[in-house]
Amino acid sequence: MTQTRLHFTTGKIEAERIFAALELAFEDEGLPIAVLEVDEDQDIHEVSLYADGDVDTVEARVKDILAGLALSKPVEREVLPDIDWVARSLEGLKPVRAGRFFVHGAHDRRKRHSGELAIEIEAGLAFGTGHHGTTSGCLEMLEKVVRREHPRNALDLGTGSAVLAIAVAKLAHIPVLATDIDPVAVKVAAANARLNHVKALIETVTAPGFHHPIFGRRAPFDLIVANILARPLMRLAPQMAGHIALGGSIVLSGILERQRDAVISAYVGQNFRHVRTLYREGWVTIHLKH
Ligand SMILES: C[S@@+](CC[C@H](N)C(=O)[O-])C[C@H]1O[C@@H](n2cnc3c(N)ncnc32)[C@H](O)[C@@H]1O
Repeated sequence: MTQTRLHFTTGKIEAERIFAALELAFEDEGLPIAVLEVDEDQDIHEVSLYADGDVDTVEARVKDILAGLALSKPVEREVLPDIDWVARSLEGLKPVRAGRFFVHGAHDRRKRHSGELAIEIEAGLAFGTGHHGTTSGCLEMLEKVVRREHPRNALDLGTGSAVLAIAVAKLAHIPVLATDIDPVAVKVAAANARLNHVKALIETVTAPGFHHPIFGRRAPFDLIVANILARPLMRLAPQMAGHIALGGSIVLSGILERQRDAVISAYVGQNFRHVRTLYREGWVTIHLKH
């Protein structure tokens, strides 16, 4: 079923009060609610509630709750793409070829052609078997970028199964920081790094965006890849600029074709230059340079 994200920004203290009130009000329906720190210095926090079914009624209830807390504010809507991430991760029955990469499950180890770089994935509950157009687009783009630019350190933000971090580690033999907001994905990522014999190169961390002390130690990165959705990518543009090395590259995906120009504009506004776009199954993968 299509999900709609109802969201608005507020300060930290208000966000905590609103979160508690929403959790109580929507306890029976079990609607997911999240608070994300957008900008610590300016005290901007984003509250999101994920609704399906009768979104108008849910929105009216959210507005009533805000009014009850004397915190009336405009509530925005984002209709999320209709993707079943988990079902996608479990459909990894057939191997996938993207550029030089051969992404496969344990049962297809022997199908690798000579010259291909094999990535074995046990996706479990993490996204990233290579079957989705965003992942295969990133794999193809990463191959081109690594071959031309020889990065010395990389970040895979939103690593899921770690498929992209493993691809970079195998191709470039460089340290890769692999992060995800979801602790389950981070466990799967670490297991896949071990399975592919690149554990020494890949460090896994649970972190939303760039909120973790490790970034202070590991940045700036020569290469950042982030396959998350368009909206969070646009919000992260200033922080991407703050963590990329001069002349470094970023590869972005999780972006629908119609969202491409808005994402590019957000990054051009942060002194990035658009290099190329790959189109795969209605999704785009974008390469930008700083
Ligand atoms: C579409 S999956 C991509 C997985 C893998 N990198 C690939 O390309 O197949 C997006 C991943 O990003 C994570 N994610 C979403 N928003 C994030 C954020 N703000 N910070 C870190 N990870 C995030 C999700 O938990 C999910 O595992």
